Amino acid sequence: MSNLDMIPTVDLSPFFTSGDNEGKKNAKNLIHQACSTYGFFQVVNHGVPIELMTRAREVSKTFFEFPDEEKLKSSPASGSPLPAGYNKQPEHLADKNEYLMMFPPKSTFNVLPTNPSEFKEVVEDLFSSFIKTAQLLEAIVAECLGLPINFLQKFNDDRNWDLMVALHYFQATDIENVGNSEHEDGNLITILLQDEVGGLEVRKDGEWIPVTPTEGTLIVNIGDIVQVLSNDKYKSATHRVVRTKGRDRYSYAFFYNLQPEKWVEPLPEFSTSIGESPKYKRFLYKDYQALRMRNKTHPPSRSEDVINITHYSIAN
Ligand SMILES: O=C(O)CCC(=O)C(=O)O
Ligand SMILES: [Fe+2]
Repeated sequence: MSNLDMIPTVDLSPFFTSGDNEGKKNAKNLIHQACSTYGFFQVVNHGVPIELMTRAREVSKTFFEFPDEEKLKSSPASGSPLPAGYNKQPEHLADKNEYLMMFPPKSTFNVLPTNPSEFKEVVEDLFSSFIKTAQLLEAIVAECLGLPINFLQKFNDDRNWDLMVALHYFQATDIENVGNSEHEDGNLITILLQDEVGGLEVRKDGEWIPVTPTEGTLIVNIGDIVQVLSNDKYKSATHRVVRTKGRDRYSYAFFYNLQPEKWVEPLPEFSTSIGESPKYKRFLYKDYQALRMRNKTHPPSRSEDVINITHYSIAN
């Protein structure tokens, strides 16, 4: 099997009809396998209309091609818990991208561009559509873990903290090509929509595997919360984006997220109840978010000092 074949593509259509238990079983087997090994898979027939995906890519490209003066009209408002609106990565970071962050459609923190005029409607539709796909994935992941189908839905029951980011990666130069440095996502489940340029890579067994773009496909990765709840049964995917010479890249990342006041710890089902030690200390999600934010605002000089979920690891 070549590396390119290693990231499974899962057909979610069986979950949109009653019956087809065989199809559901096959899909769950693939997802279980992917989540147990490296936390990454792709999905087709995921419920997000292909036409909406295409329009979303178009409006994002149009927006990011505007001069800074226009983009800065969507600068974040003060008082927002996260900088919803237009941002460019600070110079001190190796990551070379600009992005537009948004909370769910009705959030008063959102600062969405009025130009192009269809931007708001398209991204709000995309956001709502991603939520539905994430809810389906959450139920599938719960079942794959052997939990009640609505377990994660109950745990993660506040939809005010989901985030979507439209990203624009600049072209690589002769000397630098970092788009998004190696990381894991801190949330539960991430859904990615990438364009045809490529550059997204996932790490498996110390090797970087490119996630080759395929029209109509969405990429799913497991985040730190699921890794902790499952006591490492499911892996939070390590991934990065490498920029391409001569090509700008556009993507959307949707973070299905937990509310900040929630406590997170390994579930007894995966630890004490089965005679295994919990691999993580209990933590408040907002504390972890603050530490991750500090990595960005005050990046440590050594990459090994960046705080990630191992900060809460219990040494055995
Ligand atoms: O742009 C992408 O494809 C990935 C973005 C990503 O990993 C992130 O924003 O956490
Ligand atoms: Fe990520």
